[in-house]
Amino acid sequence: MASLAFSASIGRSISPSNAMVSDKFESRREGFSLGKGTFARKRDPRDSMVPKVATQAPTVFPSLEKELAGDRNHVAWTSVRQERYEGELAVQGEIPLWLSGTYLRNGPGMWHVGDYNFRHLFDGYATLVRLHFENGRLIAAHRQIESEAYKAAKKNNKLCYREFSEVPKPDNFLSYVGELANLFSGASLTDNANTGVVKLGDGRVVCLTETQKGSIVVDPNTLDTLGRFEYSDSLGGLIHSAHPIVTDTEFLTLLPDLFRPGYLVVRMEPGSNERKVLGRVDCRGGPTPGWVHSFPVTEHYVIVPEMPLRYCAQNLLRAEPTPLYKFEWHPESKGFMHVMCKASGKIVASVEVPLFVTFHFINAYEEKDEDGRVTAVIADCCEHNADTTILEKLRLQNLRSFMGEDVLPDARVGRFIIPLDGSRHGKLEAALDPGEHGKGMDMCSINPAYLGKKYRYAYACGAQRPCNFPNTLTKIDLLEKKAKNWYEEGAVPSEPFFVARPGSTEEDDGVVISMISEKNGDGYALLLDGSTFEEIARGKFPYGLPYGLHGCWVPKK
Ligand SMILES: CC(=O)/C=C/C=C(C)/C=C/C1=C(C)CCCC1(C)C
Ligand SMILES: CC(/C=C/C=O)=C\C=C\C=O
Ligand SMILES: [Fe+2]
Repeated sequence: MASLAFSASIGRSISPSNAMVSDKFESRREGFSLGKGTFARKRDPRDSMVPKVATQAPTVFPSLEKELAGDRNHVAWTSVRQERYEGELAVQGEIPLWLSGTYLRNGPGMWHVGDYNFRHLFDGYATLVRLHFENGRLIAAHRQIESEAYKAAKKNNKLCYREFSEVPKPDNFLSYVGELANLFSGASLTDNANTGVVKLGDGRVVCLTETQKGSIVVDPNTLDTLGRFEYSDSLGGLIHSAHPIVTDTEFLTLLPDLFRPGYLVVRMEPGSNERKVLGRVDCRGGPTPGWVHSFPVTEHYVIVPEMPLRYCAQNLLRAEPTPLYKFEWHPESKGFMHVMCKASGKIVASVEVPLFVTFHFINAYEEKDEDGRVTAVIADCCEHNADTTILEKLRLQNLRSFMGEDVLPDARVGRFIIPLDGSRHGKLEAALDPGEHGKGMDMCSINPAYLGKKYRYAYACGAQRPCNFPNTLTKIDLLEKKAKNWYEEGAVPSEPFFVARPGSTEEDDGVVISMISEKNGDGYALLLDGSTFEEIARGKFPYGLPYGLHGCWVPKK
């Protein structure tokens, strides 16, 4: 009953904000609990965090307490229990007074519609979480993003748009034909912005996924959905990289071209909704472009990865998911790294590299000779040893069935060395012994002041085995080739996010924020010292939250 007791104590101990908190509770069940799902598979009873009645407080049901007792029902993989929450958290330890601003984290937090259960981690409807730090205090909130896909599911009590692995079931053949047309026009694709959240240089905060229509502007204070971010250019296309590079001066992203395999590299200025083309990369392998979830930049170059895990037109059309979902592994097509000059749009290097699988690039930088000439580009990523099975491991069924086996595939800091001397081949090697971080590694961040520059530290989720998912936080020292690891038994930590101390001169002078989903159903926001990697504070949530993906920092003005 730990979480029940805790939510009660939060309610009592924080009286001034409690009234506000109660006002802001709202049932998330309207629409969802009505009627039966039209699908054959029923909701998994383990995923039953859903009250059937409107609640005014974060009620934890007795059945839930029992279900959360075992490993099989980790709160990290269980739908968020209510649509929204806001309240001050009781803090253990001390939040530095300089930490003033808001950390936002987005991720797929609701994995069912009515009785129907989604299958993959990436399918869930977006849950945006807010941690607001001010004067050593911590106010937390979460809220569902009101995408068209989420609103339609709520209204109709069924899946209405194509998600990562889920496809709405057409009622009959004619609607199937219509569905194909909708797929080509993009009308049936989801706008469920469940992957990340970025603060543009002009202050607008945008939640993102891999469909362009899933770019949704939110209010970072209230978590209100303000509306779709409409790109005003006529570049077209339906998809983009889930991770644009966003700084105070620009927004850079890649638009894969599925018809003429390649990528457009595009740039948008703060205050504008118009992307302009910097250049184009033609793929060297085929039949389609490689999946580009993220990409890195250096000071002068945009690095375009061409991964042998490629988009697959047939899989896009299929109603049932394949082992690699919308993608296909083409080892024969090889892997490539392309380097585009940001100023001219010219390709200055295009090299074949060993086969690789990555979601996330960590950073990249230019290596120079003694005359200051750039000789190579170094690009680091969370690399899954060219093994695509990680996609399958992120199925909810697999995440929810951990019984102590060591099933997380190995991963490493994959370091690409891309020579700029016209060589045809680049290298890919581990930047440090992967044993330093338990041979698991993903969900990374760096000090943003080092974006595109030579850097020393990366923060990520690592592994303490046996595990089925990254279960540690790791600080990787790429110079000493060592890692410091944080671990708590049964905890699932989300991406460690580095916030630099204002005025800092050391790369690791700051804090690392993560949110922890605990084995017993509880959860807390965790602050680690960016340098020692030791805990400095934690703030208990009234109940554990589902796992979330990526975040951003909105400093206090
Ligand atoms: C959450 C995450 O990391 C990735 C999410 C990826 C998504 C939602 C991909 C969606 C897609 C479709 C809905 C159809 C078109 C292809 C593709 C981009 C894979
Ligand atoms: C959570 C994850 C991989 C974990 C494997 O070690 C990948 C998430 C990708 C999308 O953002
Ligand atoms: Fe990602």
